[in-house]
Amino acid sequence: MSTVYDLLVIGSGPAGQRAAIYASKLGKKVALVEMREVVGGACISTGTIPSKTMREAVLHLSGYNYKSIYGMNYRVKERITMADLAFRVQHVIKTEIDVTEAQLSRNNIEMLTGVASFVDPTHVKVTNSKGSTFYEAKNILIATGTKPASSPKVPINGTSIINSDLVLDLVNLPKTLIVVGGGVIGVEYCCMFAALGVRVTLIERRPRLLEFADQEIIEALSYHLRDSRVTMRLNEGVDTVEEMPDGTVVATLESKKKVQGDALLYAVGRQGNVVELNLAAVGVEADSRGRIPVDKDFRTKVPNIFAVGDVIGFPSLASVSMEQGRIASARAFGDETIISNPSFYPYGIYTIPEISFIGKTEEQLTEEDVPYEVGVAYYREIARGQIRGDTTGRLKLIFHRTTHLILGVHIIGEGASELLHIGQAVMALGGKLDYFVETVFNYPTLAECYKVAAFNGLNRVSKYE
Ligand SMILES: Cc1cc2nc3c(=O)[nH]c(=O)nc-3n(C[C@H](O)[C@H](O)[C@H](O)COP(=O)(O)OP(=O)(O)OC[C@H]3O[C@@H](n4cnc5c(N)ncnc54)[C@H](O)[C@@H]3O)c2cc1C
Ligand SMILES: NC(=O)c1ccc[n+]([C@@H]2O[C@H](COP(=O)([O-])OP(=O)(O)OC[C@H]3O[C@@H](n4cnc5c(N)ncnc54)[C@H](O)[C@@H]3O)[C@@H](O)[C@H]2O)c1
Repeated sequence: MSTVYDLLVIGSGPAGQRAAIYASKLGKKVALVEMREVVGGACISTGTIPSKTMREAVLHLSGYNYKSIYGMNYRVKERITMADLAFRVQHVIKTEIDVTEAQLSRNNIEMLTGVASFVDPTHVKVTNSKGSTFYEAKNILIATGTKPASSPKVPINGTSIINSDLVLDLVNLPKTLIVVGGGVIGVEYCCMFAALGVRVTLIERRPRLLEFADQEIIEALSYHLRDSRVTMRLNEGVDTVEEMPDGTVVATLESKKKVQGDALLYAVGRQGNVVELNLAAVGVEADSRGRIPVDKDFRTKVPNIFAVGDVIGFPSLASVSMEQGRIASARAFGDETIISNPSFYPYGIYTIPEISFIGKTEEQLTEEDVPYEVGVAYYREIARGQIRGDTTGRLKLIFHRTTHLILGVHIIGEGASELLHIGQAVMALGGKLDYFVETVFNYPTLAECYKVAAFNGLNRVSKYE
């Protein structure tokens, strides 16, 4: 126990990586502890990267984006297997791990492999197959992420009853799939399997899917889900799940109805990875979902211990986790200059079609009595929409009726999560609707939607306002 680190980071996901690299750039001595064999966290191993790669493989192999041009029977591969999907995913995971390892090593971050647990506020024990080693650090940052929530009434078996960590363990593509949970994970996987021709039943306890998104956009998504033969059971909770002797799965709903399928994906939320940390040794307490409370600088109630990323809860995004890591690291070393405005954090939901948004929804603005107007552009009116074969997408600008400041941008359709960043930049720089009217965009591009939506919005506002 000779070295005293300036910062010891627990967890090598996006939050931990950014924190470690930022501290190293400040010239600090940094160690990063990871209990998995590889770096990258849930983000690279089981979450963001595998799910987004699988989606890309599904879109390509199923020919989904070109069916409106070449006909509903168009596909790149006739019989798509789970092995086809896993092939692409494993390649991207491996590359991302290599890139991350190289980046950490370039920044002189010392990698420690094992499970970290607190001894006291400046000492951590790291345990692996060789035994336990003790480390001392002036600051400690918890970035341990989450794992899928489980229930004793839902026996995950890795073959027919799975969670989001186990999707690629499915040996065969099921003919029918039950998805429990209409949150981001449930809806994203629901869309992927539906695009592969699997008959999906989506069960969500709340009356709406993705309640934090704009209602009109979710209505458009629901139309697509029904069009892909998804059966939606809203206002219905799953009580128990059973594997049947014939290998099928039966979910019993709280309303006593039964739903049968070849497989079931249980995606009802996530639980913070805090059990191994021995938080009691430092007097920090997590809540029942394993979330650690922090202040605006991501400091726990112990001044030299910080927590960032999914383990602190909402919004639980890779993008935001990275930013939290960077800010916490800066604060640990007294740097107050880094500021970040959560009002301009975007959402990218990789459903099929994709959804992306920033700022307020119409429902929120109505609730807050803000006088707003909307301008909408439909991809089918834009040349690039026709060329790409996406004639159902739309972009909605929400702006203040009198000041014309942009209050929100909501997009559903091909490329939504990239396209959103134009609106994000304009919003963050205090831009108005007029920017889009006065700016010349490349033609033909989807970006043209901003101009069309701006004209549409202006036409709806009386010139006497
Ligand atoms: C299916 C799925 C799809 C997603 N898609 C998106 C998306 O499209 N866009 C997006 O922005 N976000 C997405 N997310 C969320 C994103 O993956 C998380 O927000 C992000 O991974 C959180 O980063 P993190 O660093 O907080 O934690 P993690 O990535 O979970 O990393 C935590 C690490 O800590 C390690 N660890 C835990 N406890 C200990 C311990 N005691 N000792 C040592 N190591 C420990 C773990 O092994 C893990 O490697 C998705 C998540 C899932 C599950
Ligand atoms: N594109 C992205 O940014 C992306 C993608 C995937 C995941 N994520 C992150 O991962 C996190 C976890 O996602 P999630 O979808 O697992 O959790 P979630 O909490 O967002 O959604 C879970 C849903 O399951 C429902 N539910 C709970 N118990 C139920 C039951 N018994 N029967 C029926 N429905 C039930 C809840 O009402 C809720 O809507 C999210 O917070 C999200 O930020 C982000």
